[in-house]
Amino acid sequence: MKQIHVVGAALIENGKVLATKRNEDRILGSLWEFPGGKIEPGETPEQALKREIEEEFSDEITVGIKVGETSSITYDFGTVNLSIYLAKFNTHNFHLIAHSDIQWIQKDDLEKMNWADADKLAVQALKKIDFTKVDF
Ligand SMILES: Nc1nc2c([nH]c(=O)n2[C@H]2C[C@H](O)[C@@H](COP(=O)(O)OP(=O)(O)OP(=O)(O)O)O2)c(=O)[nH]1
Repeated sequence: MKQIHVVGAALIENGKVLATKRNEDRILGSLWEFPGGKIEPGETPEQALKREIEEEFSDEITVGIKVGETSSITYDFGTVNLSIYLAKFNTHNFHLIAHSDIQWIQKDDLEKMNWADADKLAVQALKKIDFTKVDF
């Protein structure tokens, strides 16, 4: 099975985390995710995440620690290996091109979103983090 290595950003701000809804016409369309994308050859996860957020929002971020373990989910198009990192925005342009909706959510509302399967492990790990104390 084709291995797809993906990074996502759990962007923290004002005690909330950003959830983004994938555009309808994309693979796994309409599901909620952490923004990011595939790691290109030669990139570190951090470089990939910064590039993807620049592409998807025209925004610059700082990347922190990894949240929980990498999760692997197999679909007919390949196995998605997803790693989520804490992050924060340095700019706030939010020029959305890949998402139909974004929402800042409190920890208690994390499980209310219709997450892509691979994201559920990170969602559980995020529940153990105090967003108001995240600092990097
Ligand atoms: N970005 C992102 N992708 C996720 C998450 N969870 C999850 O299963 N995926 C899947 C969807 C896609 O199959 C793959 C990432 O592809 P993508 O379409 O977001 O990445 P990309 O911009 O690099 O891809 P492309 O359109 O250039 O081909 O991982 C998530 O939280 N964030």
